[in-house]
Amino acid sequence: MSTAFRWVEQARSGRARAGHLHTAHGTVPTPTFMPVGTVGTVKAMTMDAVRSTGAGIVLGNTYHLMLRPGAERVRALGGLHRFMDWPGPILTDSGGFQVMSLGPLRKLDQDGVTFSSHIDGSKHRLTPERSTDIQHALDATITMCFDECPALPAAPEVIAQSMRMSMRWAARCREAFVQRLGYAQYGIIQGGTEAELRAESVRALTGIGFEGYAIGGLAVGEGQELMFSTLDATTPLIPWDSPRYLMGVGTPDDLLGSVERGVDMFDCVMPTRAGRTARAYTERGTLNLRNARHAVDSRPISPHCDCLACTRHSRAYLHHLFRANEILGPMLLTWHNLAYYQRLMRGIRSAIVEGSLEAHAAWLRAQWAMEDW
Ligand SMILES: CNc1nc2c(CCNCc3ccccc3)c3nc(N)[nH]c(=O)c3cc2[nH]1
Ligand SMILES: [Zn+2]
Repeated sequence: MSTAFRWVEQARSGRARAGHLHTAHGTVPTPTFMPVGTVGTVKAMTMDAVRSTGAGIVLGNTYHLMLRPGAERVRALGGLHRFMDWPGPILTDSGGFQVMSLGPLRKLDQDGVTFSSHIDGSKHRLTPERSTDIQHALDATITMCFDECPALPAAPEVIAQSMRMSMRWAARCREAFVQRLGYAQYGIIQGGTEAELRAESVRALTGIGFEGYAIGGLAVGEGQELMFSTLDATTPLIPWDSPRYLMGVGTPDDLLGSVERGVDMFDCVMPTRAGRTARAYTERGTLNLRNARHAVDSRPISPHCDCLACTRHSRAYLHHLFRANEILGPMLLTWHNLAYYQRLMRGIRSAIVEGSLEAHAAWLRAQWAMEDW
């Protein structure tokens, strides 16, 4: 049954919301954490493993996929869903952020960005239209606007000029977007940590009209306090029935505080990157499993986890795998970390539905402050 793209509220607790995001590729409960699938794979995970952690939406990336294997090749092979064998919704970032943070030798102008591939040095150009066309070729369920994410700290005038350029680019992206039932395009709110500039950006984007709105320009070193104060100045201005996506965030504590401030969707490389560097997320903070203290610890990483690492193995085994540089180490620990992030989001979502978010948030924060078991 084909379904229009929309977010439907199920419950609320203050500014926090629980609901369902209906898309052409299925319905996802929110708040939701979206595993990052950079080059068409969630690193060290099969898509069945990603599904088993409870993930609903995964991320793809225009920058990486346009360089390799190329958007036209993915289109010819049936699109990113077929290519990755992921039937659920896929959100693709627009590439601007990755060019500015990854690509060597890039030149930004009012029309777009020219850069050299970090893979083979070949020349490429991204514009609002080209980024939108590439995401269409990938058959992304949710397409992101092509924007500029300015480095912080920066003078308000610099932030204002950058945001206004991104707003002009957003209008061009909307023009280039091919509307399809169950598909969406999100505008990206910019404006640094300046409340008035954030408000100007929300007005510009809601004036154009998008199916959802992302809060960009954060998680670039501003710190949690400034990130939260910027959310306080921004999310109340976004239409209540529009989904909100905070880009690149974050730690478990960031996720909880951002849900409390009206955010529904998140992506972050932390759980997957930590999984490859022997860092384990638990209900009581993180563990460095390379540490010698785990060498003879027969307990699971977490007693509350149903993942493969926690039901079948010990901390001592994970310690051994990382010490021996065995591939199974990153596989099992990435699985565990993603399972932890999904369990965290499910618990927060249930608390909103049951009207107990305040107590649940206090309990989570008390747990994170405790020593490891
Ligand atoms: C980590 N902090 C942070 N990340 C930000 C991103 C990228 C979000 N992650 C997307 C991704 C997709 C696939 C593979 C890897 C990453 C942004 N993207 C855009 N377009 N605009 C932003 O302002 C912006 C700000 C960010 N801050
Ligand atoms: Zn586990």
